[in-house]
Amino acid sequence: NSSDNDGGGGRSGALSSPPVMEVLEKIDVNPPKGTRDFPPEEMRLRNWLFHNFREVSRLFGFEEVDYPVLESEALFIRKAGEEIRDQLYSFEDRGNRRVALRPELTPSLARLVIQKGKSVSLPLKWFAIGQCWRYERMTRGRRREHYQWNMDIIGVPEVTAEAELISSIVTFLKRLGITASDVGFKVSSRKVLQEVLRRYSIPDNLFGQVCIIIDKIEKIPQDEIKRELNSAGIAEDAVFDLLQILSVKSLDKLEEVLGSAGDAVADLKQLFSLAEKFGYSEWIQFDASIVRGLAYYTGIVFEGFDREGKLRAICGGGRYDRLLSTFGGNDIPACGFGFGDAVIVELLKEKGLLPDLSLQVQNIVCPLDQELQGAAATVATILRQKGQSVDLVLQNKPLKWVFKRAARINAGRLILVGNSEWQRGMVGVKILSTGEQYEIKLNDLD
Ligand SMILES: OCc1cccc(Br)n1
Repeated sequence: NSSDNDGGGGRSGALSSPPVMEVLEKIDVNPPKGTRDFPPEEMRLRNWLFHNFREVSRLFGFEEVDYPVLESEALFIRKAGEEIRDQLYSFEDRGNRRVALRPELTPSLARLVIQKGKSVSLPLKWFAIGQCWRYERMTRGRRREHYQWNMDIIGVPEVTAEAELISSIVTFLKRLGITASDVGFKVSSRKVLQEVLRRYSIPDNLFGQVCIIIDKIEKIPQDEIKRELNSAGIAEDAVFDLLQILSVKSLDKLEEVLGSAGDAVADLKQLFSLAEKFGYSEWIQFDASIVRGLAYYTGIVFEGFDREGKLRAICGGGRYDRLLSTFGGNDIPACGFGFGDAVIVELLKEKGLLPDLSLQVQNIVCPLDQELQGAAATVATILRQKGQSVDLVLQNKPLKWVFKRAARINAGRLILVGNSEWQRGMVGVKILSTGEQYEIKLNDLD
């Protein structure tokens, strides 16, 4: 508290109360590797970001939900070779249960939808903001936790659901001052891959694994992709076609290659036409190479990217019509996205769009001497009952200290409780921005 204790009286010497426990050796006061504290300034930014997540969710008529950060490990054990599985933050609890810190929110959503069963009417439009975890060897010094905003529509098989979700993200980004020249969305459909694989009668149960391998196409050399596809049981000619189709850059070309029999082209065409009606066409582009890294997507997939190409994906999502049956439930068509709290802040910094969120307190209330501490408490309470924020000076401090603190907390007004004024039912008011000073009856304070 150096800024508050500036020699103005300071603490009353050494703490008088006896130590309540043995003195430990100095602990590491930093948070665990890969995790963050949120001291006031960072917490104000986080609250501002989450307020915008919630505002957009409200505009779209979504209901907020949440789940335990600790889930059964089984919820996240999928055999498709996903990175999210390799980095699962899992352990055995004292009841010998295999549990995990959730790496994403969608499996919890699926669990709750199954649990609710017929007691909820479809479609469900749920959103959540939850901390998600991964245990990554700190080789790359990356974070082990982040907060994700998720929006999900459950029970709508039509592409209108995906179009609505992308609209919600565009709405959010525009609220923050981000434009289509800053951020775009690459959109594709896993039905593209599915239609190619079906030509080679590759069993559906390999689909998720193939997608996860292909999702690494920008991260590992192509011959490594081919090797992994071959070892997953995909024949050479199928691999060649798969890699070919990923380079297709237009829907017309895609229709040429795939034909118009399947749903992939139709879905994408409908999405692009709806985008026109929502007014966000300039934000989206078809990109056949987008598959996303979660095994359970079955249809449209999309990811937000910064057009300067400096940052990792801003958000991502897609359709997952078959997730519930992997947990023993009856499948319900669903789609959703996850939007992390870290990359977006990097982008806002890049674009000079971080808001000024300095602390604002309307009043600082100070007794002019110790006997008036109670009177000051009364004044603070009256103001608070009127909805005014008050920083009540709680110690016997000189005025120099009070003005310094008032400046630090950006107080609008200084309310001084002095003896002679108090006797007349008055308090002193100083407007700190103008220096204007006056007395006022306590009951007229507002
Ligand atoms: O987006 C993957 C992910 C999952 C959990 C935690 C963090 Br940080 N990142």
